[in-house]
Amino acid sequence: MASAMKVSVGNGGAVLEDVPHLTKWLPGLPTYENPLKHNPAYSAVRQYFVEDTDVVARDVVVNVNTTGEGIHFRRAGLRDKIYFKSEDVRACIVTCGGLCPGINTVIREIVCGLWTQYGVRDISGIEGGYRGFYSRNTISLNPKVVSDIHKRGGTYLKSSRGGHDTHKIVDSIQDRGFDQVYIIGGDGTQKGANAIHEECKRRGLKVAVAGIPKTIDNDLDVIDKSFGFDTAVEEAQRAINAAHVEAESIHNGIGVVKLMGRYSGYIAMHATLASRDVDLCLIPEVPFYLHGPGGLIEFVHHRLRENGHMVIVVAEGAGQELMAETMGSLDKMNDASGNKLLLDVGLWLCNHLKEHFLKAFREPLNLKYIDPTYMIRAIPSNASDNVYCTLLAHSAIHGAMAGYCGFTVGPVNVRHCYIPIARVVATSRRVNVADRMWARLMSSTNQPNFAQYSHAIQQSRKQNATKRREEEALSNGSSTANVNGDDVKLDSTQKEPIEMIEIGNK
Ligand SMILES: Nc1ncnc2c1ncn2[C@@H]1O[C@H](COP(=O)(O)OP(=O)(O)OP(=O)(O)O)[C@@H](O)[C@H]1O
Ligand SMILES: O=P(O)(O)OC[C@H]1O[C@](O)(CO)[C@@H](O)[C@@H]1O
Ligand SMILES: [Mg+2]
Repeated sequence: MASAMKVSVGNGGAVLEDVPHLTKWLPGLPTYENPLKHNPAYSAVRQYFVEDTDVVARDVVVNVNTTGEGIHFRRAGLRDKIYFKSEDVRACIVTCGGLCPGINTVIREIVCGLWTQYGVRDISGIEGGYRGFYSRNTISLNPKVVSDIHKRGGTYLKSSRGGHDTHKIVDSIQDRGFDQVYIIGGDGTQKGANAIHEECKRRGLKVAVAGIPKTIDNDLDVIDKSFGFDTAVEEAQRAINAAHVEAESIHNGIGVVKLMGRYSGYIAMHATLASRDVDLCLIPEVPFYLHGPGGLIEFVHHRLRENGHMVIVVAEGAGQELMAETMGSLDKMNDASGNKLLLDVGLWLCNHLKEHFLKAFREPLNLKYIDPTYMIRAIPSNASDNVYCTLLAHSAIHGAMAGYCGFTVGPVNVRHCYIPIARVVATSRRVNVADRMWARLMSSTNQPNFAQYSHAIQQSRKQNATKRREEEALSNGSSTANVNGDDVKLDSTQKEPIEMIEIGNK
C-alpha cells in the first residue's frame, strides 16, 4: 500500500519529501492559467501565489550550523499554472471515521472554494463514507446547499467505519468520471486515500486524491494539530467544571471525567492543563497502578486529606492493560474498521475507588462520574477551528487544481503544506511524556509520576494475575490454583484486610 516518497535535495541542502504529481504518469498534460490571477481578491498581491521552490521546514528549532538542511514539505497554496480546466472538473467529497467538530465547515469550504474561486460546477457528495462510493447515489453539492452546514455538528455527508474496497471505489470513481477526490478522515481514512491514489495511478487515471486530516484525538503525525481539537478541549471544560463543582460541594467528593483518546491522551492532557481544577490526569501513554506506594489509591487518599475533594480526568485508552489483567483475558473485539474496542476505564476506575473506600471508611464514597465522550465531538467547531477548516479546504483545492495528488494537507509550523500521505500515516502521534507539555501538566496537578515506578507496576501486574487466577480457580470450585507454576492452596473464606484511613476533615 505504502508508496515510496519522492525525496530530493535542493541546492541549499534542504531535503524535500515531495508529493506525487499527475504528470508523473500522464506526461504532457495541458496546463491552464489560474483563474485566481484575475480574481480581484487574489490578483493584487503577487505573494499569494506559491512558487514551486517554496517549501516548509519540518523542524524550525535548528542548530545554527545546520540551518537549511532537514526535512521539508511543499508549501500549500495557489499556483500560477493549473492542470484542470474549471468547466471539466468533476469533484467529489467523502467523510469517513468518527465525528469531529468542523467536518461540515471543511465540506462547505471545499464546495464554496471550488465554486467561487475556480468556477467548478460539478461537485458531488459521497454519502456514508467509503462504502457510499459503491452502494449509494451521490448528492449534488453547491454553495446554496451547504451554506449553513458549518453551524451544525456531525457530517452533512454522513460517515461510516469499514467498507473500504479499493477496487470498487476506484471503479466508481472511473465510472462517474470524478477527477478530484477530496477525502476527509483520520489515520484509517488517509491509509484508504493512499490506496485509492495508488490504484488511480496504476490505472493511469487523471485523478487528484486529496486527503484532509480529521482526528479529534490529534493522533495524526507531522501536522501541528488537527481541526476540531480545540473545540473538543473547550467543550471538555464544561464537564470538568461540573465535576469540580460536584466534588467540592460535598465532603470527600471525587469527580471523574472520561474523555476521548484511544491511543493518544492529547484531549485529556490539554483539557487538564486548561482547567487547572484537575488533580489527576490519566492517559494511554502512562501506565498506572492502583495499590501500593506511589499508586493511584495512595494519591487519592493524600489529595482528599489535603483538599477534601478531587477531580480525575481519564482518557478512554488509559489503563487498558491494567484492566485486562484484573478482569481476565477478554475477547479482543474490533470495530468495522479493525480498531480495537476498548474496555470502559471510567466505570472500572469508579468501581474500584468506590469499592476501596467503602472498605476503608465503611461508608459510600461521594463520587460523581461524568462521561461527555460524544458531547465533545458532536458539536460545531468554534471560531478558530472554523478558520482553520477553511484554510485546510482551500489548500486542498489549490493542490488538486495544481495537479498534486496522494497528499494530505495540513499546517507544519503554522504554514500549510502538502505532505505525502505515506508520511502522515507512517506513525501515529502520541503524547511524549519526556516533553515539556507533560512536564507542565505534572507540575500543575502534582500527580505521581507513575513512570518512575515501573518496578511497582510490574509487581502490581504479577499480583493482579495471581489474584485473578485464584479467583477463577475458586469460582470453578477448585481448592488449588496454579500460580507462577506452583499449585497454591486456596481459602474461600479469606478476605482482603480492611485498611482504615482518616481522610479529609469531617
Ligand atoms: N489500512 C487501511 N487501508 C484502507 N482503508 C482503511 C484502512 N484502515 C481504515 N480504512 C478505512 O478508512 C475508513 C475510516 O477508518 P477508521 O474507522 O479507522 O477511522 P479514521 O479515519 O481512523 O478516523 P478516527 O479513528 O479518527 O475516527 C473506514 O472506511 C476504513 O475501512
Ligand atoms: O464510537 P465511535 O463512533 O466508533 O468512535 C469512538 C472513537 O473515535 C475516536 O474519537 C477517534 O475518532 C476515538 O477516540 C474513539 O474511541
Ligand atoms: Mg483512527
